[in-house]
Amino acid sequence: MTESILKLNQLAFAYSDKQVFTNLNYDLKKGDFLSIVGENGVGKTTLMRLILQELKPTGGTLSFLPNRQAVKVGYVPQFRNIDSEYPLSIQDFVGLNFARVGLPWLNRAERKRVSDILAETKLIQMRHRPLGQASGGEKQKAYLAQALLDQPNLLILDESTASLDPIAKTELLDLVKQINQEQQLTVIFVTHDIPLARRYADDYLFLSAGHYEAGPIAALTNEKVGDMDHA
Ligand SMILES: Nc1ncnc2c1ncn2[C@@H]1O[C@H](COP(=O)(O)OP(=O)(O)OP(=O)(O)O)[C@@H](O)[C@H]1O
Repeated sequence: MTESILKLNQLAFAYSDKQVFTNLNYDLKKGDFLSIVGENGVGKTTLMRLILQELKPTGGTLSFLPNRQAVKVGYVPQFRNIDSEYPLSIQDFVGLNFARVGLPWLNRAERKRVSDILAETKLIQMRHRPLGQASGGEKQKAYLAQALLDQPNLLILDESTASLDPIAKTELLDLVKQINQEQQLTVIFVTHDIPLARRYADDYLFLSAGHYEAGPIAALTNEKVGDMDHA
């Protein structure tokens, strides 16, 4: 049986007097590619912030398995345009996660890791290009590479493909899917894009005001997602 990596048990969260969700249960298995979908404001970002431990549950539990130390979380944010004058090269940007106060230079093993991850994310040819001058898709790949640098076993893509063109979306998700399959990287993909979720995810968690549903992605019917973009 596949091991669990994250369990939500009767999870509830409220911002002061605003209840976002209650009674949320989910068992995320190692190597799963889970898509979290739902209308604006249902609590997807809140759930990610709980997983990132920026927020604490107001009810129930969220547990990492077999223990907290065993689960390393990587995070790829929503696309934000970076100033074209941004001076760091793609390579230096990816290596930023290694930077330490007082010791900004990377050692040999760290340089090797940066170079391996640039190769894995297909950025090696353009590693010296200033990030500010990269395309939207390349910038997102650089965020992906940065998130993968520390070898997470749980990767969160938080609307990371929103506002990319269709080719860049596919390239990014093909890459993530390949790593998911080859290295058993567990992926949580938060998206409003139902066709993309259908194409890449194994399972879904659909949040909706006052309830949630989960299952294999093939069961995510258009009736369930209602007015969401399911063209
Ligand atoms: N810091 C906060 N204080 C109070 N309410 C908040 C705060 N952050 C979010 N909310 C509210 O909590 C609810 C859930 O917000 P959240 O951002 O998690 O939803 P979401 O599903 O990620 O939405 P979207 O798809 O628009 O990103 C919303 O009603 C939002 O207005």
